[in-house]
Amino acid sequence: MPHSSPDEISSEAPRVLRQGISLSDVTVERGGHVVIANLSLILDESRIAIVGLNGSGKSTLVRTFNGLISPSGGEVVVHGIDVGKAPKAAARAVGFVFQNPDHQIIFPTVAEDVAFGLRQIGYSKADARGMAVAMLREYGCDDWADRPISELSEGQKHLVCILSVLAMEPEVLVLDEPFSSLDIAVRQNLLSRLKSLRQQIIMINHDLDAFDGFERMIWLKDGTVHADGAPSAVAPLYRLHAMQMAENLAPKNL
Ligand SMILES: Nc1ncnc2c1ncn2[C@@H]1O[C@H](COP(=O)(O)OP(=O)(O)OP(=O)(O)O)[C@@H](O)[C@H]1O
Repeated sequence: MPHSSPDEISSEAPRVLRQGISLSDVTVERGGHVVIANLSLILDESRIAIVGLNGSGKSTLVRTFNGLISPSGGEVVVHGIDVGKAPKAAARAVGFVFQNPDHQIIFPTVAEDVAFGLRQIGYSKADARGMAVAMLREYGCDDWADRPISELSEGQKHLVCILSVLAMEPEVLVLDEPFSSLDIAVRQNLLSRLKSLRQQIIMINHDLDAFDGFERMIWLKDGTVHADGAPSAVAPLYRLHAMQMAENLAPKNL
């Protein structure tokens, strides 16, 4: 996969991928405004960071991967699945972990929540529960199975959300600011668990330290790729830009 250097947008035509995600000429409108215009990208590294200031289009972009947001133009293909033509298959291939666990958690107990997706794809109630409990055991939290989720800490809820998604064995795991409410210890714990996963991971985060070990960083600005390359090249440019923006926003006459 050729990287464009920072500040350079790849002009290579996207090819159809069996592994990874390709966007061809994708345009997304929200609230009557174009948020992403004619974006083409190939995402086939196993660990990809997406950064950008508030409102730059990060969440909009990743929500096209599983059909949560439908582009008004262009095509998104995820591990060989055309998202526009097969949204259910795409939703299964792309596991999505949201910033706020309360937006994702549906059921009162942990095992019920982890089993929910499995029930949706046809497993019997008993099988789904068995698989959910096995998943919890694998992560050392089998004693959570019948605990009310409302009694878990924020970090524990995040882990339940990740396990609920992983139970479905997606090809891609998308994490949209997954650590914002977590303390350093819980965040490090989750990050080290994520490192060992087989899935392709695409993560949005404002704290760039979370991207340790990532292969690629894409900096979005106004819905376009402003820089794309190795995190060691892109992160310093993005940090500098963010600091300049902070200076511009600072009160002038203090
Ligand atoms: N539901 C919506 N209706 C209309 N416009 C929206 C909606 N959601 C987002 N937008 C607009 O789309 C643009 C991109 O928003 P998006 O949430 O993708 O940005 P982001 O980079 O993820 O931001 P943040 O870092 O704040 O989460 C913004 O200008 C935003 O105002």
